[in-house]
Amino acid sequence: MFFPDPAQAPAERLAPQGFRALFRHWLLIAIRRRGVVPLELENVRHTVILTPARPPRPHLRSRRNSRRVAAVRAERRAGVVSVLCRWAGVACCAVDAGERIQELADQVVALRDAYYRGSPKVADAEYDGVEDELRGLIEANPELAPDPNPLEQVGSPVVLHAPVRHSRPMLSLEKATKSEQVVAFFDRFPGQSVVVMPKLDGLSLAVVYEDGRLARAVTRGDGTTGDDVTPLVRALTGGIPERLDAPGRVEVRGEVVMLRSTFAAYNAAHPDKPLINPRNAAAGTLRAKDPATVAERRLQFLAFDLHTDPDSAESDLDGALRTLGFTAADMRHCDGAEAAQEVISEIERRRNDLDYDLDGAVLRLADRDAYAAAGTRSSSPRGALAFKFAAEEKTTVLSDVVWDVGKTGKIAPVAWLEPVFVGGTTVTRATLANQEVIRARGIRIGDTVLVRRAGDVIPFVAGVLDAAKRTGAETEIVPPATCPSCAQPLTEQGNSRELFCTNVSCPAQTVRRLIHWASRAAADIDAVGGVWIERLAEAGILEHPSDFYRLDRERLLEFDRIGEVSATRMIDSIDASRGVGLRRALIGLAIPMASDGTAARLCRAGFGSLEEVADAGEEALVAVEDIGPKVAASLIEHLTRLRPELERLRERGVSLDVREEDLPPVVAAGAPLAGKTVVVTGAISDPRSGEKVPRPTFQRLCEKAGATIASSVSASTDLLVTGADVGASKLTKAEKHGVEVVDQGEIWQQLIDANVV
Ligand SMILES: NC(=O)c1ccc[n+]([C@@H]2O[C@H](COP(=O)([O-])OP(=O)(O)OC[C@H]3O[C@@H](n4cnc5c(N)ncnc54)[C@H](O)[C@@H]3O)[C@@H](O)[C@H]2O)c1
Ligand SMILES: [Zn+2]
Repeated sequence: MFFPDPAQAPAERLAPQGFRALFRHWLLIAIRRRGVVPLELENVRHTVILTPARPPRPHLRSRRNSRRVAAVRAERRAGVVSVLCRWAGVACCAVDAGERIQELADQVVALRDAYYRGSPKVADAEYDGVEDELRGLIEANPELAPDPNPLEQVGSPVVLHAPVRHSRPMLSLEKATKSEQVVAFFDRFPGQSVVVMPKLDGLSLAVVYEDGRLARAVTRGDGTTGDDVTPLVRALTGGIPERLDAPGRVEVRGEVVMLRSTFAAYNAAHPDKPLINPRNAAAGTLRAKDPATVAERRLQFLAFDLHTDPDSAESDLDGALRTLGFTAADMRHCDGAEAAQEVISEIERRRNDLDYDLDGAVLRLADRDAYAAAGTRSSSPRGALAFKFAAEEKTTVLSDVVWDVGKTGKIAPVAWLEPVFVGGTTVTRATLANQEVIRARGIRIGDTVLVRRAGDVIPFVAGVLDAAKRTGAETEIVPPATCPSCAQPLTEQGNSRELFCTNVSCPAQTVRRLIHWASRAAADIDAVGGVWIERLAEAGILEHPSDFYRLDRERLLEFDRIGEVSATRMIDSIDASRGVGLRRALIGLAIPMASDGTAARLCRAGFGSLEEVADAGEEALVAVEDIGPKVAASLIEHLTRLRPELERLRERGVSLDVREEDLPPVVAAGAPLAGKTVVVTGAISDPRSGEKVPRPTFQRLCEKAGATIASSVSASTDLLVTGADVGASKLTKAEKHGVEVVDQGEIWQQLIDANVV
């Protein structure tokens, strides 16, 4: 390191003007181009990487001397750059490129080793950042490439069971993040068909069959030699058949993943020993000694590569894998970069709806022979490209834990985090579930934690990534003994020792319940926001939902910051919510254990009003689909307690009767779509008025015409109804499954003829 030490450089922030500002702008661009990736250019210290001047030719000077000259020149340049940086208001420090490259290469090796041993020290996104910086520096200074270059190596040589050499190396993938790189990939292979599939975030595995029998299963290891995990793999539940109907040697490669649903179920069943994420869980499982552990974890194998000897399989990869009986990764054929881009975007959009973790999309030549003919580079095949998505997991610092009182009285720990961009948004709060989870994950305030926002909408703290990094300043998270709102002693419930405030007049609970009543899923009183609800509750005007319907303009106008206009808006919005009806009123009353689905099923089961539900008794309630004795008991207990509230709501003109939209659709006579499973896609509009119609509304019309609605096209779909701007993927799927495709216009005509609309 030359000048000055980065830790001492002041991260000053000046706002220079005129020529100096221009120079500063240019300097920041130049710094970025040197392969350094400053995060926030405006207030982060920059590292200027200095390349030593190229040594003069050997016949002119001795080697030793020339190195010294190079070092002196670099140092001088460091001095000049740092003076210029200071003048331009950019805090900087200068580092020698060779030193930095070696430092990064060492980091990559150490991080990989820890990662493949199952105890990652940083989140993937941070690891990728280290790799990216190293790649950039080596590209700018090829003569300084380390030997060996970790970027040209794959994985890590971790063998726990028995080493097995791969017949062909198991490689990594070339990464892309821009659409130009996708275009370049297609340009490289003109006229070739390409498949696009999810890049599954699990663990790669090669499964070898000899004369139709499963011979062995081997992990990737360092790409050349892997770990024999055959006994463990025999215990996997999904995707690896014991026998194949194929002669000779067959090698299938794919990804072992833990499905998100399995992961969630496992963590719910093992609150004392939670898994940190599905990938770690899959990797850890294949490191187990005992096949019984594997069986319990229920992993899934999804195939994406195939080699047969003699080559008897069909040339199309997807078809060949399926014919052999494997579950292949979801592959879509694309005949151009534009179509591929569209599929990539669609995979990214649907990322949260899928049951497995993915960190990107993989493009690959669809034809197996063409893929083989394209060959390989040192660490990746030429016939494939990985398009990376934004990370769903990042690390950040847990700055505090606040215990929040919920609408049912549950006291839940909420993590306050240093802002971090994860899963597409900046996260500052995350859930910590309950004190058992905190204890099991060993989380402390001040820890660097792994924050995950995938599949679920609510970000959560998955755990402490590397407890060895602790400084000793971290503090234990202590659950409160009394309610933070009403100071009443708390009770503990259940195995995970959830804390509850049982005081029914607890002010925090009252406010939460009122806010919940006003929320969109319930009464939808959108003009009265949470802050006002809190103030009105503090003033003693609001306590129960029924109190909303007693408010009048004059009372509201007494408040300082409520004027004529907002008072009117509030009252109108409250008035409009009087038609709330059975389903949404039940949701709004926040009865423990009764979910939104419970409310919907009670309506469809024929209950006409909230009072009918309250009077029903256990037997009638458990007769409803998915309602068990516990939910029934909770409904009976709380609706009995809420009886006077139901009466008040009724008196004030609030409807608690079932609404037409919540009833099962009445199928029209001569229903034209009777017995048909229908998928609707694209933008729908009424041909009579030309107005846009929300898809759920159109789907309900189809239901009235006898259809069963499905969300995705499969072999059991009868009709795909297309609106405007239909994506290619649904059509491709329909074609694959032989599903009839009809334009919305035709269906509208049938709906009109059958008097459904
Ligand atoms: N946190 C850490 O410290 C740390 C350290 C090292 C590596 N990592 C992570 O591990 C990954 C690194 O690299 P890698 O080289 O193992 O993987 P990669 O990102 O280069 O991708 C190659 C792998 O993708 C998998 N894959 C999934 N779906 C596929 C598909 N449809 N077609 C083909 N391959 C598919 C295969 O298993 C293949 O081996 C990165 O995500 C990196 O962030 C993290
Ligand atoms: Zn309380």
